[in-house]
Amino acid sequence: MASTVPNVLTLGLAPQANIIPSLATAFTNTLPLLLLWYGLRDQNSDFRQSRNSQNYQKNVVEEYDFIIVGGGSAGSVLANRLSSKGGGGGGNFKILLLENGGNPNPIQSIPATYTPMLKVPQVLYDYYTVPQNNSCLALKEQRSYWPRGKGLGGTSNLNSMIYQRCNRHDYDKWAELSGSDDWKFDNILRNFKNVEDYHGVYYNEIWHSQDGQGLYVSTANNTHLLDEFLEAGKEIGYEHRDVNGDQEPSFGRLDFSIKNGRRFGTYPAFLKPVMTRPNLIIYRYSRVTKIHLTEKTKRAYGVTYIRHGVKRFVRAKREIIISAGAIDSAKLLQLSGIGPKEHLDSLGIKCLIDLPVGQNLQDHVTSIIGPFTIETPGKTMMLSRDASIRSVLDFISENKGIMTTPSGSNGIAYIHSSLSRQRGNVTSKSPDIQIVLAPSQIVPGKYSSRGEIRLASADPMAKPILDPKYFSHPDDIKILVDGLKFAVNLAETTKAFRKLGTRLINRPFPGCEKFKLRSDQYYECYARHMTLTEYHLCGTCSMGKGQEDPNAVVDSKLRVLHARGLRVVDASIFPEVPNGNTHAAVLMVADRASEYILDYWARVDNSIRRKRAHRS
Ligand SMILES: Cc1cc2nc3c(=O)[nH]c(=O)nc-3n(C[C@H](O)[C@H](O)[C@H](O)COP(=O)(O)OP(=O)(O)OC[C@H]3O[C@@H](n4cnc5c(N)ncnc54)[C@H](O)[C@@H]3O)c2cc1C
Repeated sequence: MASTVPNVLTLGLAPQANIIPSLATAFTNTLPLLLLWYGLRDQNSDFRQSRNSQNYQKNVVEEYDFIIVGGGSAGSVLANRLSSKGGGGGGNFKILLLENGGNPNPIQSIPATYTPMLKVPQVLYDYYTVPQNNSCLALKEQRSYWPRGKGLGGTSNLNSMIYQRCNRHDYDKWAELSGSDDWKFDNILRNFKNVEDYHGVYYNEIWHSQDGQGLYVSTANNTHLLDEFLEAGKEIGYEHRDVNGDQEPSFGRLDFSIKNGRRFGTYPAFLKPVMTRPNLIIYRYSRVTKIHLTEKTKRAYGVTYIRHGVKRFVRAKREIIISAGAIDSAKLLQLSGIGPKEHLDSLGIKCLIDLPVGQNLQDHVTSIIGPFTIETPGKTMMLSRDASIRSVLDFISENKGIMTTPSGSNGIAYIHSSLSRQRGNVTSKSPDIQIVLAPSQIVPGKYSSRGEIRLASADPMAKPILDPKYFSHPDDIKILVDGLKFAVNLAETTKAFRKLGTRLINRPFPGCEKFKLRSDQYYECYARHMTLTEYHLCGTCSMGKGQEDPNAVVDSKLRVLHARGLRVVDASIFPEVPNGNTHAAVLMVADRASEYILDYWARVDNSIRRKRAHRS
């Protein structure tokens, strides 16, 4: 197993007729060509547009109220809110959104292309970590592959669409770490509801919003093994609940950002509906290489970017907001002289503000356990095995079938590890293990290891050095082992699954042969080999209590410390990774941030108006 892309190991491998076994392979092989063709067309049309644009003339320095760097998950929400008529700016703010990629590729809207798209360079940044110690042992060079989405919609075009809000305790902890009650769950539930348009099976108005605006959320429509999963949970004492409401240890159905069988990322949710607003200008294929700050006052006044090979400068009257994601926001700040002084000095970059940018890097690690065999045929679903011409036709004509699922996943559980129980965290902290059915994954929620991002050189085009230091905190491996045991026990000992004859295959993982199968040592060895990222990178520009907090890069309103007119708004500001998937939290953060920004500038503008009125 040399691949870092999760293999689809379903809970069952019952024999079934494979109508056209090579369909998935043929599709995967032609994908790069299709994407290259689409990408070149898109880029070419943008190039021509850039030549004609009135705003884009040589010798003219453009100026905007706000410049947003990165049109990904967070950037899309910000562009929508800041350019809105209903917002504090009344539609009067001029916004420039600079995005390094182009439009999302239509093939990405097919959920079943999730796995093959993870290897297509046209739509992503193909980052790798440095080799890891005592983890990732089964991966090539012990490096973890960390793709990130490129283009309008960012990583929401690439992710596996699982929609999870995570636990209230996670955000209450954010409030504690940032020193601001604004981030308590009860105070941000409104923002979670603002960004979602919920059409899942758990709709109720206390926890969800269904107003036709925001990210469309629906419940997985494939039900393979779902009844058994929920039943097994009940047997061992876990209720079936909406894990996106007031999450408790429980089992539930999985919600996805999928509408009518198609991926619904932040581009259709937040950008496409507002593209025609005259005060929102979007430059695609524009890579920002530097944020400019005045030396004395540290006011951010403009950015340099490169679009179709031409280097340009643009000014910001009010603020620059960096939403380039957990890797690139940290990288851009460091390139601009904001970061650990010693590191910047070593690369010859003048340090303007000495801050722990790039530290506190967090992720969730997962380990897919399996394969399991099942004696009852027809119970499982596996894309690479079951995709057929019929499924393609079903998808095109009726938006249904196997092509509408990214991986076949449909069930989710949150539980406490035994470590969490021993520490008495069962009622006061969020569950620290997430289990996803098919492929069965274990995600330790309260990840404790901390890694870092550093520049490899002062060249803005160079990839940064990424080191998550997986398992450097001893709790993480213990929690993962606990999760693996839980998943195997669930599948092998509950009546609900025993009825189907579910068994873990009786073959040890290469490298772990010396340990007894199902022993703690075996699971530890397995997890150290099959250490897979959940792609939940965050924390590299961490929010904290302000200038006195040695771990903080931004304050509780997401303003870069010691700077003026500069914020970071994306997954990098998370002080701690919450206990589930990160996308919903990123959108919530962006919605909250736009309230801060609009409130602040409404107050400034009102005060100027009052002063003027007073004078005249
Ligand atoms: C493979 C994968 C699967 C995932 N699955 C899930 C899931 O199922 N559920 C879930 O909740 N979360 C999932 N996640 C995580 C989730 O998608 C991310 O946390 C979230 O999208 C991050 O949003 P962001 O705004 O921080 O960054 P992004 O969405 O990555 O946005 C950053 C944007 O900035 C642009 N950019 C970067 N540098 C520059 C620059 N210098 N100049 C201009 N533009 C720039 C990029 O092109 C990109 O568009 C997954 C992530 C991955 C990679």
